[in-house]
Amino acid sequence: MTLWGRRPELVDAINATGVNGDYLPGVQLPDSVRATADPAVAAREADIAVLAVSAQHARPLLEEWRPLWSPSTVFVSLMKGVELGTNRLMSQVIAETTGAGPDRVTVLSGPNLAREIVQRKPAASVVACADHNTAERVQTACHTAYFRPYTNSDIVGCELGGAVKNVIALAVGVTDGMGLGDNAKAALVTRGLAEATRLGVAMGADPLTFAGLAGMGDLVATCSSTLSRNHSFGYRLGEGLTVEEAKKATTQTAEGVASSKAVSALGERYGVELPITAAVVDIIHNGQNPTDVVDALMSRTPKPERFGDRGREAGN
Ligand SMILES: NC(=O)C1=CN([C@@H]2O[C@H](COP(=O)(O)OP(=O)(O)OC[C@H]3O[C@@H](n4cnc5c(N)ncnc54)[C@H](O)[C@@H]3O)[C@@H](O)[C@H]2O)C=CC1
Ligand SMILES: O=C(CO)COP(=O)(O)O
Repeated sequence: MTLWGRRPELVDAINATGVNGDYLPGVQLPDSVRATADPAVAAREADIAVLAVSAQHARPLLEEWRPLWSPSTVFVSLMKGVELGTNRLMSQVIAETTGAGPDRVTVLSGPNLAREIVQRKPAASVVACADHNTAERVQTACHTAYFRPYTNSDIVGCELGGAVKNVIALAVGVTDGMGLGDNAKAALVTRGLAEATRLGVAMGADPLTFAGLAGMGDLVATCSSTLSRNHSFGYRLGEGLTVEEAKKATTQTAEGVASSKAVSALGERYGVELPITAAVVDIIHNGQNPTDVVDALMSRTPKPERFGDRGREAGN
């Protein structure tokens, strides 16, 4: 297995020590993992290419790498974000920049905090692809004694579940940082799931996907774990840090920060109300105070909980 990294000094250190000290200090990588700074070397023998850069940086890299892939390479996206500007899901970005058809583009998503997986703690996940044979191939490739992937044909639902949960985790982080309690957290998780489901259904996803690992599963893990960068970022805002201060304090990618705007734009495009996402955008991108935003969220017009109840579709 070949790992591509953009910094030659980190690549050399990984090859010399078997440890990726900048991202997973103290974790010994399997002997089968070799690192390279040359994307052509990484792509050359890649039957399966696993893509895990931050979502906002994926397109330029993939465009640069377009000539490197074999016509049969299968792509696996681990990226849980929506591209700003185009509002494209990562599977769409991959298809556009590699020319791969739907049978070669897959998404791996679920409650998969990296730090727990490298410790070989048990985890389950979903491999989504329009083509069941490809999904099964990737499922077989990543199935281990501690990692159990399921297949799903609903790529939009799985991908959106992963992207929207990061936005909801930011919101939960904010209320946790403000000390607003577990009732608030449970309300945000539950209504956040309703929000993701509404948007997903409007985009053609199966609502049941959101009750699965890529929906509810990932939402629960991310909103309740101190390992989550999105939750931690929100927590810092809730404690009173500015957005700039929270960005400085966050060394890794918190996808929901940029993706909240793209998810909000998808809501507008599909005519779906996304009040929690709008609240996150107000705090992170519109400079609003978390206390005012929580007050505004709570004082919205009362609504039925369920879709279609009393003849109208419920918002949050
Ligand atoms: N860490 C986790 O627990 C999980 C992460 N993910 C997803 O995986 C994706 C990557 O996340 P992490 O690896 O955790 O983030 P990270 O912040 O640890 O790593 C991001 C990687 O992208 C690289 N990168 C950043 N800007 C770049 C650029 N302009 N050009 C090339 N490379 C660039 C960085 O060097 C780094 O290696 C995200 O979409 C995240 O949502 C999904 C499941 C779990
Ligand atoms: O996606 C994740 C777990 O499934 C990781 O969440 P964070 O990006 O918030 O750390």
